[in-house]
Amino acid sequence: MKDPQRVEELIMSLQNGGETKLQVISDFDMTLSRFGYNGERCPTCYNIIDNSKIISEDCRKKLKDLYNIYYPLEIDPHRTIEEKYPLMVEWWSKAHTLLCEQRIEKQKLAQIVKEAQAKLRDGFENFFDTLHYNEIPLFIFSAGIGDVLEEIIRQAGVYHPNIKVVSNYMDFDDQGVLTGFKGKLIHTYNKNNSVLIDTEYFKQMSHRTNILLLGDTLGDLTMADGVTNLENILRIGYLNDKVEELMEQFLQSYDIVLVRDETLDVANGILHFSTAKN
Ligand SMILES: Nc1ccn([C@@H]2O[C@H](COP(=O)(O)O)[C@@H](O)[C@H]2O)c(=O)n1
Ligand SMILES: [Mg+2]
Repeated sequence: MKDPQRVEELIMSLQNGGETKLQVISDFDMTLSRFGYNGERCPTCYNIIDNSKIISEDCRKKLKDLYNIYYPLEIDPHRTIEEKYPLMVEWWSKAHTLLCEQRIEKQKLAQIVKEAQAKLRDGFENFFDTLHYNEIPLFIFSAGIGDVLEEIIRQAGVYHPNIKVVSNYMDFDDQGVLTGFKGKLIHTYNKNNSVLIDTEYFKQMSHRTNILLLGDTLGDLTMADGVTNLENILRIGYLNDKVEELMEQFLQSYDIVLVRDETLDVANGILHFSTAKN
């Protein structure tokens, strides 16, 4: 923490407001899901498809090549967000074009998620169940694939009705074959109001003026830009990769920075404290 006293004040404000004033806004890949497990990298929503047998070997290779080119650019500490923005549009657009050539069937998604090594962070049951029990809305704002992330959460048994997802959703034809992606493309650096323009979500949440925000990139910091009547926001950043290089930027922008922490323990602690009845 850059400013522990400020963090303490924010936590006290969240507790004073209680569960009725609180909402949680979270990224998905590498924030709710794990970055690593047993020394191996865990897959993102895209990687689950990239690594699967529902696409050809040639396509798998092309998607992996794209990942190896663009992921280092996504997290490059020496480039500005303005520089990264067009590169991310390029990455997502190229990947979508490749995926749409593969005649991916909707009904196969559940099986490939089941076979993948995607894992939610330790303590996820506690996190999702606490939010559900206290009727605190969880807004998952992801530049991943909505259909895949929903399936991961569903298979983990925690896809409760208090969850709203905004992400890149696949579009299928009458035969259930992938033809494109719905709506405005969401990438790491446009997770803000520009892609939420058609949703009424934050208007409906206008009485929930206290925010707990969870993210793993500097792009996740704008996820709460559309919140109306914001009073207090506590930002927790998961610093998973390029730790030394990104530490200073993370400390300047997130209130709490968790380094290579594969758990939701800190968020859970704050949630329990904020919802404890006085
Ligand atoms: N073709 C792609 C494009 C992006 N990614 C990764 O997905 C992450 C986005 O999901 P969030 O839930 O974190 O918003 C992003 O950080 C990219 O690294 C990918 O794996 N393949
Ligand atoms: Mg992420």
